[in-house]
Amino acid sequence: MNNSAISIVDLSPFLLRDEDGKRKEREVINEACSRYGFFQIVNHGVPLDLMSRALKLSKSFFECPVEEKIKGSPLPGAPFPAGYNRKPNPSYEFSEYLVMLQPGSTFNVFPAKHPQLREVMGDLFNGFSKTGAILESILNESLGLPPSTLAEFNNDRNSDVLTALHYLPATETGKIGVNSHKDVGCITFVLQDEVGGLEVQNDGKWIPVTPKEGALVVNIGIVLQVLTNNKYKSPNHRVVRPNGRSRNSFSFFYNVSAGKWIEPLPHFTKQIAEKPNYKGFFYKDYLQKRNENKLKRTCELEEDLGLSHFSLTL
Ligand SMILES: O=C(O)CCC(=O)C(=O)O
Ligand SMILES: [Fe+2]
Repeated sequence: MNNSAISIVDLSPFLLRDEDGKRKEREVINEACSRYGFFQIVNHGVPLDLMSRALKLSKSFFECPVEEKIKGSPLPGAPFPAGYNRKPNPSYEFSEYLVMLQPGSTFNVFPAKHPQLREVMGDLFNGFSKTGAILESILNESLGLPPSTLAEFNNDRNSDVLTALHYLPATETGKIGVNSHKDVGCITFVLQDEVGGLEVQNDGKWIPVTPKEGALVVNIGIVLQVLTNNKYKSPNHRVVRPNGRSRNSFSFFYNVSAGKWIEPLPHFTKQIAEKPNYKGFFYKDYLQKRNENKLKRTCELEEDLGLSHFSLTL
């Protein structure tokens, strides 16, 4: 039973070409994206045994002593911190994570003592990437866009990122794993273990995204919010560290390339006589603004990290 406000969507009608089923699930997706920007998917095509192997392996990696883990730190001079990273502990938020770029990228760093991680994370990356393309085409339809609009807009997969995350149990001084934020890119997938702690903000309240075995969480990124002129929401979400247990998850960012120009599509502005809510911007300029604000942040805040800079309506 799903007793959370966050919908569960069955993707099997899209994989089996069941037209009635597709229509029904598309409506649920449309409502979930317009209202929450979050939903969960089942029968998504990513093999369940791969998902559980990946969670088990990352758990055993993060259980290693820190001296072992830092051997997988990012390569000096790498343009992106692929490899093992940790936030300062204690700080207002704490997690440790292992970042992976496209399988085959020379910047990827994997811990020598966990050689299977390269293969398993590579398979997971490819599985998420396939599901990303399927979901993007479903969203294209549920938004009523001309066929392949989103796929043609977002046609470079080199900026996609997979992250394995580990959160330590809450302490008296810290309970936040990842502070409130909106995700970059188009779509994020989260594979979470059974522990819980992921929350999405809606109407000022924090709603738990209850773990469901075999499901993936889908989260709309800021790029889709801007392209759709706010029709689809990119919500604030956070991870609250659990009491007495650690938590493991994976995030996959179905991203766009840094050089992309992002602005509300005419379908959601001119064609329906609506004013744009954002001025256009290069994606890399948004990322830079977001990083600057992130570095300045020293406490738990719920404000936006970068998008407000390009808003025309705030
Ligand atoms: O660990 C999670 O459940 C989600 C983490 C997250 O929000 C992110 O990586 O952007
Ligand atoms: Fe996130």
